[in-house]
Amino acid sequence: MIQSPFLLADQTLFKNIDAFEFDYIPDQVIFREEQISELAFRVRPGVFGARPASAICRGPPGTGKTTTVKHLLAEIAESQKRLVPVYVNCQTDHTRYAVFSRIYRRVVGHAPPRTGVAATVLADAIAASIIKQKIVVLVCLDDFQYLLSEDTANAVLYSLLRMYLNHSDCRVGVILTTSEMDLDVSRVLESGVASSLCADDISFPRYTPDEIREILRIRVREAVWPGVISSEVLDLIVWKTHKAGDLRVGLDLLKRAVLMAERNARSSVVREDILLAYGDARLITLKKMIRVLPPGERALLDLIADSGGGDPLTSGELYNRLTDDEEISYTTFYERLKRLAEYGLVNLRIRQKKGRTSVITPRYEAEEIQAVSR
Ligand SMILES: Nc1ncnc2c1ncn2[C@@H]1O[C@H](COP(=O)(O)OP(=O)(O)OP(=O)(O)O)[C@@H](O)[C@H]1O
Repeated sequence: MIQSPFLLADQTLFKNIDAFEFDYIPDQVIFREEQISELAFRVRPGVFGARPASAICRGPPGTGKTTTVKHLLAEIAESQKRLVPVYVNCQTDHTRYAVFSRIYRRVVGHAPPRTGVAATVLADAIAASIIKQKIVVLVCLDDFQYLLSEDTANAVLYSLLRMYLNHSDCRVGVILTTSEMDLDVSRVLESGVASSLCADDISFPRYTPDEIREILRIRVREAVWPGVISSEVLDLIVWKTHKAGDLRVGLDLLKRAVLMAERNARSSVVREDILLAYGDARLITLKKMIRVLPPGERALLDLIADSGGGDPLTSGELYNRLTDDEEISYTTFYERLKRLAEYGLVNLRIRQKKGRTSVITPRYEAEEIQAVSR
């Protein structure tokens, strides 16, 4: 480690601290080439004036859905005049009016009147503008699950899809992204809306440790000066990120650890910085996961967390505890359990000799789950 006793106030280890921010769009989106080309294939008709096919990007939090889609939209915006991309973050724009205001601004070119205009009026104005400008619009509804309350999703999609049904020269394509584990479009949307949407799934699996390492290595090169993060420290961060399953944990760890090194007037990060920073970073994943977990899985997670502290639970014991409160088949219970393990929320060790009996250990304490649920 290089010791620097005087890291002056105007000196910093960061070359570009923004490269550790979650909304930073890297120059390269690596390991998502397949997904980008699948998306491009669906969007491509829009370049020639036809209606783009719809798609749903699915995958656990922090698997690059937003980054991939934003990258594609930026490329379209730079290279195409006829195809106009609109990005909507449904976590912030989660009402029908907010979604259509966002689309209106991009398509019409200025903000809509602030009050007294119904979302349907905005939708009609958008359709008229699309026809007049002879453009095709591609709307990405990112984190689509935030529209599912109060039936906003049906209303938004109905209006968007109806534009095309009402005027065949009004062409609008839709890309949805979601980290909702079980989102079944045919169940949550009205049948007419789901069948007009006719969207194909594009899957975003978790990154492998090697992939995480390469993505973080490139990010480190952009964000800090050489020598600040050693290869050994990066390995530790990769391991923690892999365990948490969300790239954001790695980015957050890196940022906190470098700030810690700076505060202690060191010119490189040491293992202790990472271990201290990890306590906060791992809860980021938990918070994200908790928000999108279906009620059945959430109840099971709470039960497992409440049972922590004693001997490890077996799946049979857990099933018996669960059936005290809920009537549920062993198969459904076990599917839920497997999903919790898949999303990194519990550890599951299968006892080979006893069929589907597994030993379960919680990865988060009940207090941590409560803290991030508030
Ligand atoms: N392939 C990649 N290359 C470079 N950076 C990536 C890649 N995938 C993800 N990231 C980074 O990881 C972070 C999380 O990615 P992103 O927001 O795209 O995930 P997401 O799947 O949309 O998550 P959520 O479902 O929670 O919205 C971002 O900061 C992003 O820059």
